[in-house]
Amino acid sequence: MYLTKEEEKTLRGEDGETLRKMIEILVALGDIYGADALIPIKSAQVSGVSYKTIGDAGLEWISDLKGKVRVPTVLNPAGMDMNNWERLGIDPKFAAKQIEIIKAFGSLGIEPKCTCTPYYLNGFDVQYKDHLAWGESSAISFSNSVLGARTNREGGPSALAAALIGKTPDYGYHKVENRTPSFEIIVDFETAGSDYGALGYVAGKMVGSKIPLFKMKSVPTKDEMKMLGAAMAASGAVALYHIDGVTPEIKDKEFVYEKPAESITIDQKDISAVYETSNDSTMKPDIVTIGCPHCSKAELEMLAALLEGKTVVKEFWIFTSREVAEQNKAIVDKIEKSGAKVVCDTCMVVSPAANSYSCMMVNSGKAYAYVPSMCGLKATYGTAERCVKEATGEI
Ligand SMILES: C[C@@](O)(CCOP(=O)(O)O)CC(=O)O
Ligand code: SF4
Repeated sequence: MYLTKEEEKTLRGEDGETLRKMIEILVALGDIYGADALIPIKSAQVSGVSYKTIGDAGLEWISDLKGKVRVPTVLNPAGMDMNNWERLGIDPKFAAKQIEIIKAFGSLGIEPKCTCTPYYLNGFDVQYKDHLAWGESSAISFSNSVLGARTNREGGPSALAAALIGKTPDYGYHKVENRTPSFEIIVDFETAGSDYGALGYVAGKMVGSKIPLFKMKSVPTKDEMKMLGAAMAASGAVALYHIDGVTPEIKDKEFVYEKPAESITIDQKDISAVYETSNDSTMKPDIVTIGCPHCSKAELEMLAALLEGKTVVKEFWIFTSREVAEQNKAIVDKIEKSGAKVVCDTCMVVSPAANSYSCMMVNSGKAYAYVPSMCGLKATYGTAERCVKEATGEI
């Protein structure tokens, strides 16, 4: 891989040990995947933040680094609400470790914004064709597909390396020729709301890491596309998808592609099967959660309306970023009047808070895929309306 004189100097260790280690990671990836150079990135999003997922080894690795990030950088959710961790019963020992992790990132110049929806943050805007180095799979899918930006599926270390160097190797999804759809999916029935999470859950299992091109009857909102992409990245490994007539790249006349060789049709019954778990009497939820990925303002508004005048009878946790919660205090207050809890900086998957429950109802295909393996609870799938009814004891 070609390196500039400046990059070679960094690789020789003349800019310090941390930057040497970081550029070494980028050069190794570039060499493996055939990149010809490093290219500048606009922003980075670093995954591997929760003490639950990275443990002491991760904390030690981050603490050993020195330097400052060269591009705006935010973090994936931590293992707890950083301002109010007692509320969900987090062990103080866990909390102390989590605080250390966020401090270690902070000393590298990373703001303590812990969210899987960085695209909602002010000053963290993403434009069509921007090059990024993001680590959270749902955010990667959203930026590549819905925003038409370009990022590979970075791991925690490679996203952090890109943030500290300000560059990433130019391979994979950074190259337009690797963004061509390779699998057509026809959805010829109306879809809305949590149908997109269920659709993503089903589609992800079929396409693996290919690039699907959807032909859909309905036109999804951005929030619905967020749910679709998050689920496909969890049940499969989809980092980029297109929707005919909807997503920006496929509408771009300069984007040249051929009709995918493989095509499948997803039926309404495939989607209904995902919802069916909620009718199983052995799957009675003792906790309900929403916000995987983190809720947008519109989703908080929808929940506030659904909860109006109601009181929850079981734990109901709603996850969002601190910034979205702080900008929408009145909506958060309305939600919390019901007894539901709006929780920031974390989520049902990366926090240990839900581990003692036995069955969780979610409206997210991604959470549905991950809660059993990452939290050890059973998971059941419902619409947002059904989640509210479950939490308020109406069913
Ligand atoms: C499950 C996930 O959303 C969150 C946990 O990952 P991590 O702790 O940020 O590495 C990661 C992902 O899907 O990229
Ligand atoms: S809410 Fe979902 S998408 Fe966001 S970090 Fe948690 S598991 Fe990942």
